[in-house]
Amino acid sequence: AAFSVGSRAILRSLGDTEKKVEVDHAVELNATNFDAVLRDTPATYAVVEFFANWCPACRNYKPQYEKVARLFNGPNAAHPGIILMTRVDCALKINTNLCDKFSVGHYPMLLWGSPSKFVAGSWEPNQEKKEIRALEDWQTADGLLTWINKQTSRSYGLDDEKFENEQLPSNISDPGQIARAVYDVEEATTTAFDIILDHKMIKSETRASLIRFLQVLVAHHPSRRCRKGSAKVLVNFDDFSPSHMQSADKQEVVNNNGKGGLGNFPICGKEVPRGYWIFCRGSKNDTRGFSCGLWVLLHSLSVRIDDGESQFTFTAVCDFIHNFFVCEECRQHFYQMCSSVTSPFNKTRDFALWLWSTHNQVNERLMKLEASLKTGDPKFPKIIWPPKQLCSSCYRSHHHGDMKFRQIDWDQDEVFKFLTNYYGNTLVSLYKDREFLRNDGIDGALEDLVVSTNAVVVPVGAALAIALASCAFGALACYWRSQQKNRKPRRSWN
Ligand SMILES: Cc1cc2nc3c(=O)[nH]c(=O)nc-3n(C[C@H](O)[C@H](O)[C@H](O)COP(=O)(O)OP(=O)(O)OC[C@H]3O[C@@H](n4cnc5c(N)ncnc54)[C@H](O)[C@@H]3O)c2cc1C
Repeated sequence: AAFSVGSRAILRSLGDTEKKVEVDHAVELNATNFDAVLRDTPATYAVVEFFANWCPACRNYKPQYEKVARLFNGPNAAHPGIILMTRVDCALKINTNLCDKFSVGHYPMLLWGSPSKFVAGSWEPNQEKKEIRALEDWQTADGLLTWINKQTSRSYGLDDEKFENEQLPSNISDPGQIARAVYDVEEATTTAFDIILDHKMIKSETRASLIRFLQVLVAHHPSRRCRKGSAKVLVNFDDFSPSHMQSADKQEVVNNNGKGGLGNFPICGKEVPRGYWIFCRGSKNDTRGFSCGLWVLLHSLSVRIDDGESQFTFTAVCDFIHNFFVCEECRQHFYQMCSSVTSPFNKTRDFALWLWSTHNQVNERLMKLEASLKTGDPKFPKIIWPPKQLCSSCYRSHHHGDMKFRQIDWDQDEVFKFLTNYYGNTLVSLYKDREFLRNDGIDGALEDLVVSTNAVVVPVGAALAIALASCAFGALACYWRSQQKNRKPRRSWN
């Protein structure tokens, strides 16, 4: 079957059947999804194999190609998010033009390049600019991987397994690593909403808090497609969760993952979840992932809001974690810290620093706990953050490694500056280039609205209908309008 990479279909397909039958790991592309999949992938490189289904040599080659593809594609890959391995069947009529554009003259033919170079791209054997190159020595899995290792200066092995011999980059001292985290923020957002639906967590008493958190996402999520998806969910929320319905009926409608339910609105687009983590990937199973992605999401929201939104965002975040984070200890502990705040936040800076300090208190607690229980990730021990390697100016004076968070003489102006840059500009720096390529015209009006105003403006008719149907929505429409009036010029981050 032809799947878009990382789509729910491919995730489920791999998850369900991998153990039972041999599944294809290379992603089959065709003219309808070729550009979209290559544009949206977090991978740094792509391999495209052009083949024909009737070609015996291609059939014989497939197991070799698959041996390499399994290392890089899918949730069980040993090295996910680095190289996207794909194939295009040139024997299908729909792909004729696509194969012509890449001058496919024999089967199989393999091309290599940055995924974005394939989007609306072409290739000719003797072209001067070699942004896309023909692969050499691809005939065996060994040869293909050796060639890939040479291009990437890595030493991947055909026998590599997930979490074995992990060559994880240290993200402690390289601030640029956070740019890859935007994909994890998308993954975490989708995971959070999948959990909410799977656990049937939208109830009359939690509904308003979800709406408030969605509002913040619509305006300030670092990923444009999550802003767009959140806006769609929000605008249609009342259809799924009519406030006048009885709880039992409501559950059926709200949590329905099939047609007609919220499950119809993949909150960050249909390519997400991809099934793996990049910045938040642990060196063993179940150590980082979702909770890391959630923290990064919260920090990235905290530096994007305007001063006037800081108290609203504080409440939205605290209630969201309290109502929807299914780690009992985490949500209780976090809520205690929320409850101990005595005066309202008036500034972005104050809320961003509060979240940073709260996260450090969690780190401090877990440092001891994980050391004694040996439950932490050995490659990512908890630290007081940011370490000096990331932000030396955050420290006013020399400090010893064993000092407690509160004993350190922080320069809070520098910490805020660092957070703003790290979770603001740097987080979206990679993504911005890819977004630039986006030209699908789908939902253009809504997208423009979200991007140009930094908040969704509910179309008048829809807003009226929503406001009439739901008091909560009436209130939020007012909130939006007041935010629109007070809105400052948009920051340059996204
Ligand atoms: C709201 C919340 C509350 C939690 N409470 C608990 C709990 O009570 N008990 C428990 O066992 N687990 C708790 N967790 C999970 C835990 O905090 C970690 O997320 C998890 O152990 C994975 O750790 P990690 O190494 O990926 O780093 P994480 O702590 O998840 O951090 C993710 C990334 O954020 C950056 N970072 C680290 N510290 C800071 C900081 N102070 N400010 C800004 N950025 C920072 C780093 O780049 C780090 O890699 C909580 C998670 C969340 C989202």
